[in-house]
Amino acid sequence: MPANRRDAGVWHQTKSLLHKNLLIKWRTKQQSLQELILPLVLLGLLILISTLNPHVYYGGFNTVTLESDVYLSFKSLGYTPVNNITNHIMEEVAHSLRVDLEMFSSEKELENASLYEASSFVGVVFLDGMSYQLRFPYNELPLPSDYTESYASCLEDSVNCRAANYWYSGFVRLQSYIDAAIIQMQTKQDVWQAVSGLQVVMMGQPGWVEMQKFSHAVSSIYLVLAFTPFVSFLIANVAAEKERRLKDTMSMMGLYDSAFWLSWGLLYAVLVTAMSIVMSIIATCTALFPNSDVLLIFLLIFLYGISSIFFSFMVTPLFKKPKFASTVGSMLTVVMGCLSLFTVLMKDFPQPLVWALCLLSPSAFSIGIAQVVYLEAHGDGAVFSTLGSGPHPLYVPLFLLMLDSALYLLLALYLDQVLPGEFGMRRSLLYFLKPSYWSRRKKRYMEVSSVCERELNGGPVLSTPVDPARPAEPIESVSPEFRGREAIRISNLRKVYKEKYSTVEALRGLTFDIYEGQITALLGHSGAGKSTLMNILCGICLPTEGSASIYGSSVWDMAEGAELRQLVGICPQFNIMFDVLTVEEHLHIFAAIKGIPAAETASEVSKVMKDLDLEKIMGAQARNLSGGQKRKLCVGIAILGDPKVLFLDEPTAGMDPCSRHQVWTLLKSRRAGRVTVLSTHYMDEADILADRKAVISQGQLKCVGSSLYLKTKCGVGYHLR
Ligand SMILES: Nc1ncnc2c1ncn2[C@@H]1O[C@H](COP(=O)(O)OP(=O)(O)OP(=O)(O)O)[C@@H](O)[C@H]1O
Repeated sequence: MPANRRDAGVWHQTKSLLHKNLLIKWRTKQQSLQELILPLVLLGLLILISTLNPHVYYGGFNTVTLESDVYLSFKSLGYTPVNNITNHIMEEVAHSLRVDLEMFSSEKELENASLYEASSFVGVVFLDGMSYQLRFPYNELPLPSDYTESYASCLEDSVNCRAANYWYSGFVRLQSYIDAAIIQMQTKQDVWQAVSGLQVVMMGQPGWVEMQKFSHAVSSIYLVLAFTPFVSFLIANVAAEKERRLKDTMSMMGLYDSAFWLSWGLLYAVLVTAMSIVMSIIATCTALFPNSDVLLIFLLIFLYGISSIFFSFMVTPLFKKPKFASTVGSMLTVVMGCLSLFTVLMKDFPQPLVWALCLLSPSAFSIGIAQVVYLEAHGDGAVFSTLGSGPHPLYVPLFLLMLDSALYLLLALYLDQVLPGEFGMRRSLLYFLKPSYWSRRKKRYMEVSSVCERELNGGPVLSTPVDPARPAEPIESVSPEFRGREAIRISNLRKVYKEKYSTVEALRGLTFDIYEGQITALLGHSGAGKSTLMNILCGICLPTEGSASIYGSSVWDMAEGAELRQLVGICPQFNIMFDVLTVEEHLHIFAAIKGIPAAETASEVSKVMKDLDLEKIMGAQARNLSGGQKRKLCVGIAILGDPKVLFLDEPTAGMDPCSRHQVWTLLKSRRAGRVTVLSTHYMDEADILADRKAVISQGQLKCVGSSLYLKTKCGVGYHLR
């Protein structure tokens, strides 16, 4: 095994990717502005709503004894039916109250009479000798709504308090006098003494706040909404890099997963911190949370922002399409926020359920905000001394937001491994339980393929037919100088893609060796399996059967342990590019990913640009490059850092003849001591460039050898007639 190329280091890569993310944000200003402005617009609206809908504050009042010396509101008292008992009762009452007495033979008559003397007439309807009804004018007594509406008038003085009208209208006095007369008649005891000294006491009440439910609800939802642009754009950015296979390819080139997540996480953490500082200052300096501690409000918003970042990381692997992922992610946030608000507004919601809901960070946040609104309304505001007061003590949402962040981060890391997307290496569901995952030993698989064994035993160099009925493929034996320089050994490699309704057998038992110091071309028609073979050799996907080793170590062990990345340079069939970055920026970023030290980067980048004649377009953004120029840049990225093993999948597709020659010259010049494998559709390219060609057809190896060998054995090449 050759000496490992330098290792990049997570921080070096993170810095470089962070720079890339900043450039992307800077060059997609419209999107970035939306991210920053929307939260502030929502906050502004929220402050406006709070100012227009202030809470109504009421002070408390003490227990008061209502004045006993009050005038009655009525001057005459009518009653029905007329009989000895009622006459006796009512005469006593009228005498004591000093009002006129009128008798009515029926209830109807009493009601008619009340119409003419509406404000000064009160009726008494006896049902029997013991029970009776009092008929007062409607405006003399409190209405049912007086018990549900504001008590503000009771605070100034008890006379204007409608709830005290039972006393001031004379209702209570009339009732107690009639009761006294009945009791006296029944018991023959004198109770007038007790009734005449009647006193009424109105109970006191502490001060309170009438909270405006609308602004209460809106505060929570608006602040949850304020962070949805971050969630949505972060998901879109990360998912787009995954969908365009940028993440997988960068991983193949040596990128640490942690550097990838850190680069996005740190960028958004800075945005979230800045936004939280601005929002908390604005909120505490305006009518929104004037009494609250700015640090506490900052902490609440900041923790929610951080949990939103991890939430976005967690959601991304669940969806394949970036737009869909970002829409679903932001909708989920809003739904969770609404759900929690519902629990806050529903007074009798069981507390354990509320806390259970807080495992969703928008819920924890909106309950936290509702609590701040509550504390504000009660005058203290959210300060450190009130952390434990109120219906939902603030320290709980704060703690739950931290818990949520940790939970989301763990889930994000797990899902990224088990749901890597279409192209990444998928780990088993319980991968973290395997000792091999934690030990990360550098296994040295000195697996000797059947080909090698036969070679060593001096046998013919033919691949073993998988199917005994199938003839062995013709493989030209290499010259003696290459014996023992088998860098890549492929043995009985099979790959089956299982689709929903079909199964494609892309590789059907390939066995051959690739030598150091040679350029090997994979030739074959479209769909022959060339890219599949390359992807397996790069560790991008796993074979269904068989094995492949590079310098004696199994490809998959090396891919797991990150050794492969330090050895291999790849140019995939698709272009690995960030649309808004320039050619030079691409080379700088990939140089950092590959671990080229900062001091050497500039010279390495300019060397690659010179070799491939990219200097003229070094300042052009990738989206403005032609197809051929993009391929050239991909080849440049692959050869950065001078990798020992180079895999190029159709590197010259779409290039003009001059560019193709440049690439050929470059590859030929660096052939010695290295392994170069390229796939191509062009026979002329293979003829000029490759020392050895492997012809693949329908996943099977047809022939391996030099151009001459292929022409004689397989009839591959041009037929001139
Ligand atoms: N991810 C996949 N899922 C399902 N089938 C696939 C997948 N990738 C490749 N295949 C199938 O495997 C076969 C081999 O494809 P591959 O891309 O390896 O061919 P190729 O020789 O590289 O073709 P080309 O020269 O056009 O790139 C094809 O039939 C293809 O449809």
